[in-house]
Amino acid sequence: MKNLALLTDLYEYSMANGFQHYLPQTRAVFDVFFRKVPDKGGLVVAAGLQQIVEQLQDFNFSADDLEYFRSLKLWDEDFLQFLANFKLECQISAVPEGMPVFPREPLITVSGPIAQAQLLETLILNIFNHQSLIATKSRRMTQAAQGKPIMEFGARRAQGPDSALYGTRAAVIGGASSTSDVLAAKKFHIPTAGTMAHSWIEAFPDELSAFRKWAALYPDNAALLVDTYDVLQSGVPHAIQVFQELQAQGHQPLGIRIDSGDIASLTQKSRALLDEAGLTSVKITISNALDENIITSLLQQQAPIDNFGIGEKLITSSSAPVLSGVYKLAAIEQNGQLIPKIKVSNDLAKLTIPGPKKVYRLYYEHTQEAFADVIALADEDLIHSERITVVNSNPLQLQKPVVLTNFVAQPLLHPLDFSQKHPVPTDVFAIQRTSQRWLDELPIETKRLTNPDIYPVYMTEALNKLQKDLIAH
Ligand SMILES: Nc1ncnc2c1ncn2[C@@H]1O[C@H](COP(=O)(O)OP(=O)(O)OP(=O)(O)O)[C@@H](O)[C@H]1O
Ligand SMILES: O=P(O)(O)OC[C@H]1O[C@H](OP(=O)(O)OP(=O)(O)O)[C@H](O)[C@@H]1O
Ligand SMILES: O=C(O)c1cccnc1
Repeated sequence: MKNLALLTDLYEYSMANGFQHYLPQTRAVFDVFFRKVPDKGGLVVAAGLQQIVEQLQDFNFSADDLEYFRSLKLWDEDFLQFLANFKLECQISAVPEGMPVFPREPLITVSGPIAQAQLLETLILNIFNHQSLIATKSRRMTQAAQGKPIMEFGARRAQGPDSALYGTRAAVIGGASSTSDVLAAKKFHIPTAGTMAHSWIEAFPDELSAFRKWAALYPDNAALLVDTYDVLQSGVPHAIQVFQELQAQGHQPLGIRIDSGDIASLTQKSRALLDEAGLTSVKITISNALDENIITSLLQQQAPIDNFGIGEKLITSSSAPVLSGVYKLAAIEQNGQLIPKIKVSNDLAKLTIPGPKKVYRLYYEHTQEAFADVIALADEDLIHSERITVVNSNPLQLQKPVVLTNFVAQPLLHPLDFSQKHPVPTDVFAIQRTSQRWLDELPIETKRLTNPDIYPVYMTEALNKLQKDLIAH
């Protein structure tokens, strides 16, 4: 793993240098949260924590890094010594990967010496924003696919190697089943998947001999690409011929892939041809710039699709290419006490929620149904409360008090124990399954792909009072 301590905006170092001068060892609390869900969706699937943890476990500066810093002539030797001796002293709490999360709630909190905590901003956001974005997109596509597997095919179209590698991991957290990206498959223990490219068919004198050569090499997992010349006139008939030859030799033919044309009509007609030939177990995979809308439409058209191969629109989240997670100061120590801080912007949407906080998911008693999240002050205990008064946490909406009773509150943020080798779960399919369980707990209307209901994210009355008091002063 590369140490990415320098993958940070210059100003973080400039501030850290200043904090070492003026506020050495002063404790501060920062929150990571986002304000808007991509694609006008109802929720984001949190991802990236494993890579964040790995980076923080190895956050240090080499002699070469320090030489480079020295050459910039921006900071003094004391600061370079501080970097040379850097040992993470921050406490970090975070929502687990795969957790469905909502705007404004703290998802990662970093508490520690301000110079250290400030230095982590850019890298934490870079990883969290990227992986959560792709996990969220993958969740949308998985939901649209209604249980049919999604194969991640995006490496060639991802924005560079890291986006392919970690984007694939995030795509699995969001629901993808396999990947064509061998590096991601090896690194994250994801099943590999793949068919063939048009070049294979073009490289041989004709389609039939290209299929036969492939079948001879891979008799038990031959997936033939049938759209190089003509799907119905040539590709599928040739595939049927080769599959019947394979069957005669005792093999079980795998499938075909269609990558162009009217997918609904081509899959229907191909399915009919395969079935007529007795090849009912041959699977149909489709690809070609698929997204959640096309998948929904194809399934509405009753297209008999078994697998979706999805590249560019998943790995780049091209319809919504940014998750704008931010890292904001919530509190800073003065005379041994944490003083809540707020950013009051001209833009009301950018108002921050001050102070050290906790987040709870509230469930109806005796059910596994979640009905709201509540942001509370760190010293408010909702687990043992029977009745709380809350207001909408969105400053752009009416903040009328609401009384909540008969709930069970579960904290969402969990402290990371850096004394362990693996402070967070690393099995991506276990994370995917847990994520699905958490999604199952949410109201169905909040999970619609279009115009979802807004899942309530409240703040406690006490937190709202603190916010108002700080705005007033
Ligand atoms: N029946 C269908 N309903 C909805 N969308 C479809 C249907 N068939 C194909 N599509 C989608 O429409 C888009 C355009 O398909 P089309 O075959 O015209 O693609 P193309 O990119 O021009 O083809 P090619 O890959 O051959 O260049 C693709 O994203 C494809 O997935
Ligand atoms: O469309 P995506 O969702 O990104 O899926 C992956 C695409 O990658 C391959 O295309 P290739 O690079 O061979 O180019 P093509 O557009 O000519 O098919 C494959 O045939 C898919 O079309
Ligand atoms: O294996 C495939 O079919 C594949 C892999 C990457 C991109 N497109 C297709």
